[in-house]
Amino acid sequence: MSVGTQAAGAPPQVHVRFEHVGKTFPGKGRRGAPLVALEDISLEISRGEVFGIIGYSGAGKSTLVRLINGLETPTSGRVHVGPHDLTALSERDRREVRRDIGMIFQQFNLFRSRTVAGNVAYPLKVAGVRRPERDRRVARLLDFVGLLDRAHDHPERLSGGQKQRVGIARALATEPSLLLADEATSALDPETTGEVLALLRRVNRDLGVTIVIITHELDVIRSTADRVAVLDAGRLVETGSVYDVFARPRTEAAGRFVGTALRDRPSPATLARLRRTHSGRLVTVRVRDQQGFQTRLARTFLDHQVAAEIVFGGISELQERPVGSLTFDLTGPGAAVDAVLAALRSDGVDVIEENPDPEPDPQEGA
Ligand SMILES: Nc1ncnc2c1ncn2[C@@H]1O[C@H](COP(=O)(O)OP(=O)(O)OP(=O)(O)O)[C@@H](O)[C@H]1O
Repeated sequence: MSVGTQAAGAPPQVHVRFEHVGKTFPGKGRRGAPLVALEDISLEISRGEVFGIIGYSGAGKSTLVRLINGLETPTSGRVHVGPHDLTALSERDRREVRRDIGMIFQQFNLFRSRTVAGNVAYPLKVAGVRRPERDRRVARLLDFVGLLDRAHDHPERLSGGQKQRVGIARALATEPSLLLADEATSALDPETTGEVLALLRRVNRDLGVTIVIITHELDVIRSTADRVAVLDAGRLVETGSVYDVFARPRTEAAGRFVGTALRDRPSPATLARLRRTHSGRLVTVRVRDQQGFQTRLARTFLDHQVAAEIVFGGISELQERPVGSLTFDLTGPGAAVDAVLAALRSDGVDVIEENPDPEPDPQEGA
């Protein structure tokens, strides 16, 4: 199978499809009860996109990946990869489909006894590619990941980022059309993470490889993925463009996950401090990707003669669009503040009145 790119303007082709997939591990739950790792997952990943899957530890992310590469079989539902229904294939045919799927891991999983070139050559050897062709492909791959000059080194002499680049070269050796990256940057520092993610973007853009990134790090998704799915306790709680899920999460679970990572809402401890120093009503407004948004906000405050001071928040960029939230201390007659909130809401603005007695934040101090 070879790498397929999508013709410009053509409708997106589905590369991976989950249909009502469930995965239960019998006897692995509390007191020998079945452990439901995934429940009723329906999901489509398009050919040529970078798709992120995020969720807390134990949410079921790795199980989902193992269902894509056929290392696990679902308890219910169907998993399609390209034209193949994995659930209907024999183990032998599943292995064949797996040949078109590359995989990179958090701990790199390189052979310590082989050189960098030997690691990249290994899958080609297994696939029966002969020596001259193998050497040519290894050189091309090492050049692509910027490690041609390290071909004869052993992995222990490389930095973490270089090891992962070898991992990527090895995963691409058999020219897969799909690359699965399971926490591939979780062991790396932020700068090296950036380099590896830039390489993954190049793999996607230049080679047309579909990439599925599994991570608990929102920054990874934010900088790399086109679309994202949020898993929470085995359930798919939200799927959408990275911008929509981050800027306007529709579910409480996705909002919690995005919120803790972006830290764009004041924590209960911060709110308590703000209350000691500000006497008005504290209200958080989500920034909208709209020309003149802040001017309209200011005008609404002014029209109702409510004073608004920004006490928390910030605006950053996501997929070249503004994202963030601003917490205001609103002072004025109670009815005027109510009128401001009603006006904003009727204008479609997301307004959160910060609860005066918030629940303690489980993430606080973590
Ligand atoms: N082979 C297995 N046998 C029994 N239980 C399993 C198995 N694989 C996963 N689980 C359980 O399924 C649930 C989901 O695990 P999974 O590893 O998919 O989550 P995750 O989101 O990838 O978490 P992490 O980020 O910690 O790896 C967990 O409760 C886990 O203990």
